[in-house]
Formats: sequence, structure tokens, C-alpha cells
Amino acid sequence: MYDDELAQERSYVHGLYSRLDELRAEKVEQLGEVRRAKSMGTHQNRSERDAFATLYENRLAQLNAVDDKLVFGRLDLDDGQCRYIGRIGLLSEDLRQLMVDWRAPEAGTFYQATAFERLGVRRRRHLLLQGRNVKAIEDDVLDHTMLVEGDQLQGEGALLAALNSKRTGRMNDIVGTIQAEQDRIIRSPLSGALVVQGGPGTGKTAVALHRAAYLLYTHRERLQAAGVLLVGPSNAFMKYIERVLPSLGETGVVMSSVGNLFPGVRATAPESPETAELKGRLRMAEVVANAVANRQRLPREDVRLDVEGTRLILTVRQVRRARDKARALGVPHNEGRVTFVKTLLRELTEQLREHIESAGAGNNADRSYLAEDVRSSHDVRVMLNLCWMPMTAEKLIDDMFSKPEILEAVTPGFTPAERELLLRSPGARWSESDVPLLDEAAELLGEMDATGGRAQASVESQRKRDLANAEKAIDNMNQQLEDSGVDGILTAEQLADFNIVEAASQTSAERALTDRSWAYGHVVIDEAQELSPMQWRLLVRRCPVKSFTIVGDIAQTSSSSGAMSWRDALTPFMGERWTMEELTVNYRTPMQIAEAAVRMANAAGQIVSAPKAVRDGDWEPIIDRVPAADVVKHVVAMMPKETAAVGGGLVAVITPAAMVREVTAALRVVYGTRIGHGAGSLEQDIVVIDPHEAKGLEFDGVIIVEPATLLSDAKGRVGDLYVSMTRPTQRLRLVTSQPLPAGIEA
Ligand SMILES: Nc1ncnc2c1ncn2[C@@H]1O[C@H](COP(=O)(O)OP(=O)(O)OP(=O)(O)O)[C@@H](O)[C@H]1O
Repeated sequence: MYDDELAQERSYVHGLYSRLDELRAEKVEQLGEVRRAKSMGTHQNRSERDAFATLYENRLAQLNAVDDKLVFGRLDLDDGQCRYIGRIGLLSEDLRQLMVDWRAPEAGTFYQATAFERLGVRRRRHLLLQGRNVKAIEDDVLDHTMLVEGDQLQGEGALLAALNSKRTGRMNDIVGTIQAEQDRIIRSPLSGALVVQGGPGTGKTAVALHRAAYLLYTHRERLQAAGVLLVGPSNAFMKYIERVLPSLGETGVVMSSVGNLFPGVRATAPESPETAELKGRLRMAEVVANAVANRQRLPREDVRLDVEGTRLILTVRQVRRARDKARALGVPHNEGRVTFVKTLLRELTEQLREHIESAGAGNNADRSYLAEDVRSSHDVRVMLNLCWMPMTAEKLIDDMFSKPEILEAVTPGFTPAERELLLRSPGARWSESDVPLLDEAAELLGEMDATGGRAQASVESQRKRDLANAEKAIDNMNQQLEDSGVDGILTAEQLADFNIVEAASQTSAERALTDRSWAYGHVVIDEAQELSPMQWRLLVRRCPVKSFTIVGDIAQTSSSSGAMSWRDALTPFMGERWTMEELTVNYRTPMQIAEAAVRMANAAGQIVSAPKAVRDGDWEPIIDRVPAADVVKHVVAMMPKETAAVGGGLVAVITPAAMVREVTAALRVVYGTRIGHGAGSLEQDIVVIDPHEAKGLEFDGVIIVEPATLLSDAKGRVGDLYVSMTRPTQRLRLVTSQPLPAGIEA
């Protein structure tokens, strides 16, 4: 019986792959034709063909990306219909539905139906594929009249099979086994802010990624133009998740770590927790505003300026008047400068004319020559720059932190110790907590070339296109926002204004990445508990319609400026207008290890949500006590045992940041290139990382070096140790020379 069913499914799935191959061949053919014809015809013909080429390329990329596990489910319904569920929708040539996209409403019951609430489903079948072949099938029979004696199908649970598989260092999608509580969140409405709180391993990252794919599919009209931004904690994490969305058939999501959110800056410099915390406070917005105002200066006294041998006087009063006039415009600094400079140049030109005339040169001095003399005078240029210097965000922030006199002037109310924390050498590398300051500065400074000198026509035509896109995007959105009580409603013009860019040929995603002022239609944030208030401020600026999916676990907060509660974190930006969902099942960590982590956190006074672990592990956490001098040696000696225990899976050594180098070097002596170190090296089978980099990742086995130091380094905050203890899918070893933290001391 099972074999018959299996054979039938194999044949159906074979048909689906044949159809996929046909569609691919078709797209290759169409793309070839368009490319051959590309250079011919009118300009309009060519740009139409460009558009088609992009369309075919995208579709082809999508068809290529969904090959692995193309189909994973089948529903048998009360009305006798049978529906196959897969990564994308497929139609036959005569437009019969062969397979339904998992995100389509008709596929929802695959994830939601239970024996108690069948939702019209008689049987849910999981198809487990290896390559293009069906390896096994597994049934949930929801309508028990379907069961005939001896008819029970065999097969390892699809979920357990997925959970027990070896980790590769890259996250996989969970599209075949999304659980009902996760599905509800993935499919919740687009508008407003949704917080997804859940303990370690509850699938928050998985849910965030599948939700991004779902939203793009379901609200494509609205989201394609503005795009979806997905933000994660580190570059290593972004690398870990980068394959998931393409495998779900989505390539249009803009992904960025918090350190890369300011175009052109990759912020990786380390920073003390105290400095990061200080820079993350909301009062830094005022500091940046002060720094901008500080670049609009008055001379101490009236100044003499030499213009072609004539002495002119620029009075403090004149400068103040010009400054007030420019400030009253309420435009960014660099734009305001245009007015400031124009006003003073006009006044100085007038003065020069009077001078020349009164010196007896008559009244025929040519104004345009005089204006040019004034503009090109070295004295004038220096003075105007001193009074109102054109500025980039990078220069403003770098000067502010490296020049003590500026720092002091812009930080009234700060203590000397706080200023000491901020002070650094000129040209220092950027850190993550600088990024929101740069963004704040860019917002207040505006473009450097804001002189209107750009090709106005091209801006205008792009604006028209953006407006058309934005109109679509805004449709309904306002209604939904109104329904959910959000004010500050945008018009299409406003949204289009946010997204004016010149490079028309780029995709929205490409354009968004390089444009700081891009307004996204939705933003998904993972590990959101780590964000400082200034980082929140930046992210809210990136999505004026305030449509967010915010995913995290307050108990895992380890950054000094991170959140202690969602309410504290969100109220300044969203008021009460957010909802929360909770995930309650831990799919990653075996029960014994998960429980030890919770005991440790509770003993340290941190109440954590303790999700129920779905799996029992084979091992209790293993504890090795060794003298301090032997810790590193011991880790090296234990490695063969660890790699063997997880059968060639992935092992991570998580150490205090200060020990990463030493441990890596010692392991390299024995294991050579098998050892990866730091971010982005997850392809080796043994990696050495610190707790910050471990955030969000998972491994088959984990060795934690000096767990007590992870607690003391974080000034007693449990986040780092709690995160580290909840990374393994199988096995945890603690190597310590110190007394272990309470809760795991046994
Ligand atoms: N429904 C599911 N089916 C299969 N695997 C799942 C499912 N849900 C979660 N997982 C797996 O559980 C593991 C943990 O998921 P994920 O990393 O998304 O959790 P998390 O809540 O973000 O964890 P943390 O906060 O600890 O980083 C991943 O390997 C994920 O693929």
C-alpha cells in the first residue's frame, strides 16, 4: 500500500519537475530573443525590451532557485480535491493548477488544519524529497474515516527529520514544516507593528524570513515598489540566513546588518559597552543637532576681507542676520548654506561697489564683475566657510568625536567622564553605534550638492515613475492605517518624494540599498532586543508608514544599550500602537540543555520565557573543570570527541571575546584549515566565535570556554551566556577554571 502511494507520488512529482524544466527552457528562449533584438528599434522599443529582459531574468532566477524540495505537501480535501503545495505556483500548459504556492490562501490549511479543526482537510501529506525523487511520504490523517485497518503510513516525522538533520552553517527554510503558531504570525496583516517574542530556538528568525516572503507575495502590488528591508545583528548572521529567501523564490528583499545601514559605511570597529550605551541614548539626537548648529558660526568680531586690494568689512550683525534668514527656511544645513552665502555675497558686492564709486571710479562699475571678484576672493571664501561650512555626515561626526573643544561645545550636561568615553582619534573606524549618529547627521545636513545643479529633468521623470509606484503602494495602506488608528498618514507624493533617485535602471532593491532616505513599505528586524534607542530612531525613519515585524527575545539582550522590555523600547516611537505574539516551542535545543540555560538565567535573577523543547537530547550538558593554565589545551584535546559525537556535524567554540585569538591559534596548530575564526567562516566544521557573533546562529555541538567570564564580561547580564548555551542542536560542553554560575554549578 505504502509502496503504491509512494510510486504514485513519485510519478506526480516527476511531472512537476518536467513542467519546471519546460518553463525554464521557455524563459531561456524568451530571454535569448529579447537579447538578440536588444540593440534595434527606437529608444522606447529598447527600454521596453530592457523591461522584458529584467522580467525574464527574474523569473528564471526564481525557477532556478526553487529546484531543491520544489514540492513538499499535498492536501486531500472534503470535496474530493487534491492540492499539491510547493515553493511556487505551477500551472500546466492548459492552465490547470499543478501546484499551489505555499503563501497562497488555498495553501494556508496545510499549516493550520488539526484533527480538532480540520478546516475541510481530510489528509495532510508531507513529501520528503531527495534530489528530485520522493524518498518518503508521511501522512496526518485528520478525517479518521479515511483510515482503513493496516493502512497507517510509515515515515519519520517530517518535522523531526528536519530538526535532527546536521547543521551546515547555513540556515534552511522551514517551508515544508511550518507549525500552526508560526503560520499565524507569518500570515498576519501587513500594517502596524507586530512584535514576535520567543525564547531561543522557537523559530523567530525562520518566521521573520518566511513572513518577508509571504508579505511580498501577498502584497506584491504594494510592496514591490517600496521594497522590504530585513535587518539582522551582524554580517555573520546575514551570511547565515542569506540563502533562505532565494530558496523561497524571493530575491527582492533588501538585507542589511545594523552596521551597514548607512550607505557607504561598513561599521565593524569594536567598542566598549559603556561607549555604545552612551551613543545609543536618545539624547545623542540633540548632540548631533548641536554639532550641526555649531557649524553655523558667528565671527567673534567684525572682520576685514581683502577683495582685489579693497578692504571690505563683514560685521557680526550681518552674519547673524544671514544665518537667521537661512535657518528660518527650515531646510538641511547644506541647502541652507546656499541662502546664507548668497545673502552675504550680495551684501559684500554692494559694499565693494560703494567703495569703488566713492573712490571716484564713477558709477559705472559692472556689478557682475564685482560679484565675481567677491566670490573668488580667498578671504571671502575662507570666511564664509568658517561661518557655514558645507559638511558630510562623516566629517561632522568624526570632528565631533575627535576635537575636544567641539565635543565639549555640543554636549552640554555631559560629565567629563562621559565625554572621555566619546573622545577618539581622528579618522577612527566606524562602530555600529556610530551608524545612527551618521544617519541623524545626514538627515540634518542634507545633500552636499544641494544647489539644484542636478539634471532637473531626469529627477522629474523619475519622480513621475516613483509617484506611480507609490500610488499603488499607498492604496489601501492608508485605509489600513486608519483602521489600526495610526496617524501621520502619507500621500503618494510624500512617499514618492522619499524615493526619488536618479538611477532608473536599477531594481528597487538595488536603489534602496544605496539610498539613505529610501522609504520601505515594510521592515523586518531580527534580534531586535539588541537595538539602542538611536538605532530604533533610524529604523523608524526608514519606514514612515510604520509597518514592522519586530522579532526577538528580551531575555537574550546582551548589548548594553539593548531593551529591557518591549514597551520601553517601542513606546518612544510607536506609542501603544503595536501588538505582540509569542512563540512557545523550542525546535533547536534538546530539553536537558534548554533547561540548564533557563536554570542559569533564573538563578541570575532574569525571568526568561522558557519554551517547551520538542526534543530530548542524548546528553546532559558536560562540565569540565580544569586549572586556568590548561583551559585552552583542554579544548584542543576534547575536539576529536566532540566532532565524533556529532558525527561530522558543526562544532562551535564560544569564548570570551578576549580569548578568541588564542583559542583559534591553538586549534589551528592541530586542525589547520578546518578551523574557522570569526564572522563569515561558517563553512569550516569547527568555528571559534564570541557570544556576540554567535547570536542567532546554531551548531550541532557547542563548547563554551570560561562561562563565568561571559557573565562577568557582561557585568552580570545573562544575555551572552544564555545565548551561548542555547546554540547547540545536540551537545553542550562547558570548560571552566572558575566556579560555575549558579543554576549550572552542579
Ligand atoms: N517549523 C519548523 N520546522 C522545522 N524546523 C524549524 C521549525 N521552526 C524552527 N525550526 C528550526 O529551529 C531552529 C531554530 O530556529 P530559529 O533560528 O529561527 O530560532 P530563533 O527563535 O530565531 O532562535 P534564537 O533566538 O535562539 O536565535 C532552526 O534550525 C530552524 O530551522
